[in-house]
Amino acid sequence: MSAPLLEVENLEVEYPGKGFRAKPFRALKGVSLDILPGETVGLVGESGSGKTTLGRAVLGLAPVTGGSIRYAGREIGQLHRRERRELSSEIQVVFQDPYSSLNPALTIEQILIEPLTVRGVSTAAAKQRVATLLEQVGLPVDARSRLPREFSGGQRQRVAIARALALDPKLIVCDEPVSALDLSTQARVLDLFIEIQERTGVAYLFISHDLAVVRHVSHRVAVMYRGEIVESGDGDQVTARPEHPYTQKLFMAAPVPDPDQQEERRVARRRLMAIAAEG
Ligand SMILES: Nc1ncnc2c1ncn2[C@@H]1O[C@H](COP(=O)(O)OP(=O)(O)OP(=O)(O)O)[C@@H](O)[C@H]1O
Repeated sequence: MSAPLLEVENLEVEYPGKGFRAKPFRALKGVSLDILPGETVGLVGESGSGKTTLGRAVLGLAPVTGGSIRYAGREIGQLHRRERRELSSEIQVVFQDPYSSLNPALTIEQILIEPLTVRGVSTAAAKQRVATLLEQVGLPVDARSRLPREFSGGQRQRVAIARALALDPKLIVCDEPVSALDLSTQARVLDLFIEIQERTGVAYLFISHDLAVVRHVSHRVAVMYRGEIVESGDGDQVTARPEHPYTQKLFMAAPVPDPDQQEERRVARRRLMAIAAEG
């Protein structure tokens, strides 16, 4: 079987102590998780359980003190500068808050062009790419000349998704990407994530405290509790037989998802595993 896109093994993250919390704080305690190409792994858990820390570690932004993170078979911590640069194109991020994650002084075009020109794409080619990106995320092409404040929360999140897609990433860390949106907008943006994945084959590490959201988009679900993954597997399997008391509590409180949708994601996951097995 070919290697997963991302392999996290026994990962430890420790934040240095400061202020009242003078002792170092172990935010991740031996976390292991892998993601296949084109797969969505949902990461769910209560506030403070370490979800964002894991996402940040994958992006190279957390103080890793042990374990390993391999991307396409290579240890992230051991990459040379040029390889790191390439990696920063392949792993992108969409944050929770579309209000603060977009520079209010830049037009949508400037926001989308920036990651491209920084990597040497000509301005003319980058402008062309902007039109494609806007279309991919369901925004009109004339959005390019407008400022973020002229858009709703859902539309801004579409801009943030377009920015993440600009460099054709293989993996996007989505950190609570719909929790700042109202319910109907959430559903449309979640469907956009799924549609983009079907079109581009991008994989997602999809972080949310909301189990219904995670189950809607994920092929597999991992449950975090106090810095550890306490359960993981097919969303339905984990739901049917939750073993950890925290998971039982979490699932009892969550709404039941659409069974057809769950079946679709299960079939898609089996397809991904078959492709990975063929190598
Ligand atoms: N920079 C930091 N310095 C010290 N402690 C931190 C830092 N960032 C996070 N923590 C602590 O690490 C733990 C995990 O935080 P993290 O943000 O990863 O959790 P989370 O599950 O994403 O929570 P939320 O859903 O509220 O964002 C928390 O106890 C948090 O206080």
